[in-house]
Amino acid sequence: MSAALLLDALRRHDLEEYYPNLSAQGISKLDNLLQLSEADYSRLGIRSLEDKTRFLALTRDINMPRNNNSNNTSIKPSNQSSERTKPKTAMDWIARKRPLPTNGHSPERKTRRMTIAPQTLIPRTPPKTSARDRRLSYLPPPSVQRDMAHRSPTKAQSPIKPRPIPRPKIMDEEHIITEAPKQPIVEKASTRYLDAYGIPMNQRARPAPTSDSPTHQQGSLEAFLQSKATRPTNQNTTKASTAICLNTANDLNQRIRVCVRKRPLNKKETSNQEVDIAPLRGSRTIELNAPKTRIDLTRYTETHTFTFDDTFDGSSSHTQIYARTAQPLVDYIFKGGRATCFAHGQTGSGKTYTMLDPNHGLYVLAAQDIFRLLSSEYYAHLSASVGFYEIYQGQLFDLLNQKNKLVAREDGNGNVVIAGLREYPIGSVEDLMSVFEYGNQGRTTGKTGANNKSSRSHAVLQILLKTKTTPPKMHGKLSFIDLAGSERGADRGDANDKARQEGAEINKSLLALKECIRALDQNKNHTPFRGSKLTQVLRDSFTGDSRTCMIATISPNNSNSEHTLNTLRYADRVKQLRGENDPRLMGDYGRNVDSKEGGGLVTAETEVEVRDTDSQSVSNSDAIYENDASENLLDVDFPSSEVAANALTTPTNERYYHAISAPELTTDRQEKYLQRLESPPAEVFDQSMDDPFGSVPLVRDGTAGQPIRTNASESDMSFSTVTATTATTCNEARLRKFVRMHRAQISRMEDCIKKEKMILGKISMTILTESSGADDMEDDILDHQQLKQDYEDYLNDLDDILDTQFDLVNDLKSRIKDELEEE
Ligand SMILES: Nc1ncnc2c1ncn2[C@@H]1O[C@H](COP(=O)(O)OP(=O)(O)OP(=O)(O)O)[C@@H](O)[C@H]1O
Repeated sequence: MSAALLLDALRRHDLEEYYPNLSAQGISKLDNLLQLSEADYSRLGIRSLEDKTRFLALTRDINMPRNNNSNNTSIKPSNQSSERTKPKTAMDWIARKRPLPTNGHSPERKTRRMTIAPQTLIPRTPPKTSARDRRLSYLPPPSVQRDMAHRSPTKAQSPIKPRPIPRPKIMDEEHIITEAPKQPIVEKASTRYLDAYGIPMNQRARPAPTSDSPTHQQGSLEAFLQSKATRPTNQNTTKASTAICLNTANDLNQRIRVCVRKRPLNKKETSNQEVDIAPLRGSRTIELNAPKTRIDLTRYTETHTFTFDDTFDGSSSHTQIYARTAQPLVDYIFKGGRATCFAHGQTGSGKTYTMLDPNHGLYVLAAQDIFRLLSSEYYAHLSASVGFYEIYQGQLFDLLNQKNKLVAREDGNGNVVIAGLREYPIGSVEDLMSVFEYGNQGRTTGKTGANNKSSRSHAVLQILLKTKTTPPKMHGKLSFIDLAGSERGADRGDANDKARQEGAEINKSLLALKECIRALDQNKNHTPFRGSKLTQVLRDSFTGDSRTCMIATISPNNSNSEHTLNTLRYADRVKQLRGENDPRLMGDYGRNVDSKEGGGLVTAETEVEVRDTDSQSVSNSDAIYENDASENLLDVDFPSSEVAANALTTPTNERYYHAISAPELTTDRQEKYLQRLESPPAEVFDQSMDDPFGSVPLVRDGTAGQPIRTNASESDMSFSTVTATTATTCNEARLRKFVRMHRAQISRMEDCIKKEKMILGKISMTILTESSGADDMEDDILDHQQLKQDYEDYLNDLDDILDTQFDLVNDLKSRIKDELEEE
């Protein structure tokens, strides 16, 4: 009976979808709801403000004095009304339930809410046990609860004055104050603060919500929170901190989340008296105080500040990190989506520790939640299975089946199928852990300068939810990826050819991954999946209904400062473009699952539709490449390019010092750079600028007059030519579209060359000035130092420009492949 009352009450508040989760947590009575804390809401999967507000309204109703009830004769608790709606059995109930809402507003909701009679007759029994005793059994530690309470405002405005309901403190004001950026900020805080709708603050005037608007409740909550947050609690409270509090309302729902985890200093670093140079500033901002040496050997510190969705330091527990990273993804796959959580960072920074630690890795915590949900009646129709494979040197190996070679294919619906992958059905967390342990033994590792047991492959652990039908149908997929560590030439120590090749492959795939995520985050029309095997197999994790969480792991010690800066910049680039001009923020971005019935997965057709609006892509790309000029990501090795061969062994800045300190190399390198400026390498420029299909000569087939590709070897992301064996039968519209895109590419390439010419002119002027001045010895030394500094700046700028050009070429090549394959 009490369970029925609970269900009835939930239904009246349009919250019946949470019934399974509540019963899975042992909550079967209305009174139990009074004891729910903010953290419990999260555990129960109650994330949207709207639903939290409903829960609060429900608890208020439960608390309402009984005498109110007696005045209300409009409804009885009701055998009639609940009789009418109450299902006879759980299955009956499941069968009748409306499709799971996710983020959006169900149109039914509004209508139903308006016809709901006052819910004042729900019997209320005073709590018999203490709040503490009746908390949910599976709760995050107090620190997480505090953290989550801080991040998730829950108060709602109501004309009815509620009785005080015990609940945790909503905002930790002290915490808010410390979020204020510390002066001086040398670099940028690139991620703009977003409001509760994910829209940049001060960016877009929204019409004031009206009482009948579907967003009314959320809007008024926002206003309420804003007034609360801006109330002068302390004179140091800043606007930025207000923005951060507001932003927390739905930030776990973003399509891409980027978080940073900083590991503690290890024993070796402590004994070498290294210090932590990456302090956190609040819960989202991290500072990097990079030690630098000027040319005159004086030391200084360069401070860089970055803001991400979340930042965690060495004291953060796995559980805390899980709550803000993988947990929302678990909920998401139960709604029929696909999700990916991956760690990226320098070798030895804690990727494996975060993702796949055999005891506390995120996959273990996720599995606990997955099996808890699967044990509820609501999800009784689903089962879980696991697949575990590695991507090593561009090939796939099954870690659960004696490292058999696998092949990635795409089925008719655009889903990636790993042909031959053995999937093990699992029934418990322990099952998963033993399967993982077995597979992990086969993983390719090696020793690097930074890590004795460095992962040399990308490991992908997939947890699949399938229906128990015959044949089973895919319901949701969660992939945990432990990427191989990004590294530079210097990390490889005494690298042999194999290690170099591994490193090149790793860096290549990391670059491709970044490109895909960027494209995904921008809703770009073209996502360069073919950039590497890694992105190919993750293709369906990047399409319409996906959610992705990236955890950038960093080592905080001073000797790793360059690596750390690179990782933070990489992470920043992934997120940076979610800026004010990003058109996706203006619409219903990132809610694709909601818009499809039953959370349907993306189909090949939808992808084609997306691609068809190519003109938008051009303007989005403009935004990317403008920003790329300041990019210094990884020391990416570009195979098959002479320039890249140099880059293979020396990181960006080291390249300069190497050149300076080894006079015999200086001339050589200088010449090479100048040569490249005067006549850019054919494989980079000539092919893409003169002929969109590469340097392969075009011939006519003599019948339709269409160009035919002649044979050439294919290599992903390299600058070799593109394979094509069949005649290209373009229709005119597509051809025009491609030509438009190509023209835009050329214009961006020309911009790059303009920039190159500018910096070349600048350095030439410097040389001229230097040779005409300096009439005494001291001046000579000073000028020489200045020249060195200018030369360094020039090389770094040049490097950045070339990166942009490489990106452009890759993008074009990838589009070409798409075109040819679509033919
Ligand atoms: N947050 C952390 N707290 C405590 N120890 C950590 C943390 N992160 C990493 N470590 C320790 O640092 C060492 C290196 O971590 P790990 O192997 O996870 O690095 P990685 O980034 O996966 O390296 P690679 O890319 O080379 O595989 C391990 O001994 C691990 O236990």
